Amino acid sequence: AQQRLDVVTIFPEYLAPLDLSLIGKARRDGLLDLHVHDLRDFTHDRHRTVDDSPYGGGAGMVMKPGPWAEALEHVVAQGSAGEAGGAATTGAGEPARVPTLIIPGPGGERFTQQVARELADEPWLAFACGRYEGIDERVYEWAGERMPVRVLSLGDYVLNGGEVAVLAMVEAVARLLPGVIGNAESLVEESHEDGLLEYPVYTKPAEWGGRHVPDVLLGGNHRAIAEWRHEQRVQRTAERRPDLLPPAAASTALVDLEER
Ligand SMILES: N#Cc1c(-c2ccc3cc[nH]c3c2)n[nH]c1N
Repeated sequence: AQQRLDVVTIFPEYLAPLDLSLIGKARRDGLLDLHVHDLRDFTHDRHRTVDDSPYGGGAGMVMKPGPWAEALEHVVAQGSAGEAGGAATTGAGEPARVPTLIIPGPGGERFTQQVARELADEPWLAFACGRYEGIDERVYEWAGERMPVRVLSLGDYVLNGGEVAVLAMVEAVARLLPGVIGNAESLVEESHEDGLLEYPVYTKPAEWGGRHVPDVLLGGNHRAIAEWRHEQRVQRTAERRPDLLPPAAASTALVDLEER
């Protein structure tokens, strides 16, 4: 199955890291069909203007609606016709007519592993990278009449634009696609996959700077190793992210910790 991704941005070069490593290999292997579009290609003035001052005053600039509508219409036309790469197909093998549009923003729904799983099931995603003080609100309304739109936030801190968020979201989603991560084993027992943080990992040498690898990991008792690793995950989650634990488990784990 191939997922089509379209990204619209005024900084196409910001998406260059998606040519590297596992995501780059997934693209070369045909698992991912990524198209990056420069928003300025959808302007018509000499200065390729994408922003203007905000109605109502205030600091900064707002992204104009016109270029965004033209860019998104181009994405829909190109993607549904299968131009410049594959037409995304639904699970039923039907060509997808429109993408799900993801608009990163600090005021969005929290992007979590669960959201990443949902997006990994979509045949076609489009990402609109805002800059400045954001995108004219009418673009959200216009797009919402034509395709599913999700406004997503990486977390409660402020970035200068959507590109960094798109890099994170694309990596989190693409790695869930079949064949992208060589060993599917790596996708289990990792943080946020099943509600617990990951266990500590070690490799050679067995002794380093006077610090030793836990004995249980040096033996061959796989049951004891699995139990130790699970206990480490619960303890680490209780210490660092008690909010991830159900209340009862959190207090039990913390009591155990305090008794140590
Ligand atoms: N996602 C996300 C974001 C952003 C963000 C996203 C887009 C724009 C466009 C202008 N400023 C932006 C900030 N800030 N913090 C997050 N978690």
